[in-house]
Amino acid sequence: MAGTKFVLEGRASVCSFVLGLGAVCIPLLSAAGSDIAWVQTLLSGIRTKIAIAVYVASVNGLLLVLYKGPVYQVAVRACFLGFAFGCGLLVSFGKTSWRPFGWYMCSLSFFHYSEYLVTAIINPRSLSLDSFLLNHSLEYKVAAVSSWVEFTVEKLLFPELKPLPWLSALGLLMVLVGECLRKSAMLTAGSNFNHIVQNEKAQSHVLVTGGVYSWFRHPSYVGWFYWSIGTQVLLCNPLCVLGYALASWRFFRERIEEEEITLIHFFGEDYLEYKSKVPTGLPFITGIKMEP
Ligand SMILES: C[S@@+](CC[C@H](N)C(=O)[O-])C[C@H]1O[C@@H](n2cnc3c(N)ncnc32)[C@H](O)[C@@H]1O
Repeated sequence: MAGTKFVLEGRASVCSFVLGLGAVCIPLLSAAGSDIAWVQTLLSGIRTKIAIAVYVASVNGLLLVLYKGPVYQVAVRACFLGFAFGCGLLVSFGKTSWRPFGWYMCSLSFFHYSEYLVTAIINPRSLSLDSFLLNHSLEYKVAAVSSWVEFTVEKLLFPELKPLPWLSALGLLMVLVGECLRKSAMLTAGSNFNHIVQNEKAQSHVLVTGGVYSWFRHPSYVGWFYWSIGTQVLLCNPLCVLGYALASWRFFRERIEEEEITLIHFFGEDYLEYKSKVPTGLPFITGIKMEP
């Protein structure tokens, strides 16, 4: 059953992501042979825009024919994320001052798609539309929109400060390191990893202490923490760097405490011993305090 789920939904997501990403080929083809600043040409060319709209509509039609019901719901989300990743690539390699925003689009769309894909690989039983983490929380959506507004407003008011290539490069590095750490944690924990903190111990649930879990007790949260701040460093958004750092620090402090109560309940002395040897990995977060 679990394997079937991966074959159907995981495979559908890969095909759909690639189909969405395929939209990138249209402006690339129409720009071939042109000697003008190519990305400006591609993004402003009306024929290219019409071609992209026709492509997106045709792909959606194809997905409707290929997939039904819940699998179509997966496909359409993966296709949208592939499309967003492709648009991000075009903007990133363009010669406009929006380049950092292109890298940001790639980071965000890749993060959400890969959350689904890796869950399909490691824990297909828990796979659902929520595995894309697209409807994470209202706060998450507000944070995303705030960062787009800050980037645009500051770009209009202080164009000389955006982009700062060295700062954007540092942000991109944080995003890449954070993403790798998070996905390494998911792959290391395997079926023990669940986007929803489990309150009841499954029979198959074992304590993971190896790999990245021997560096930090909460490596996927460490990765997500630095990834989220990295997206704002990349955009050179000073207000959102501070806001994201504070909000995600508070979020993970509470989440770690709640999670460790359940882990102590599940694994008792084994978890306490692990906790005494390995740090959480997040600055100034020590985890649940034990009564002496
Ligand atoms: C979203 S995952 C986060 C895992 C971990 N906190 C991290 O940051 O990598 C939450 C699930 O992982 C499980 N979990 C957390 N640490 C674990 C460990 N060391 N071994 C096994 N399961 C763990 C929890 O029971 C929970 O259901």
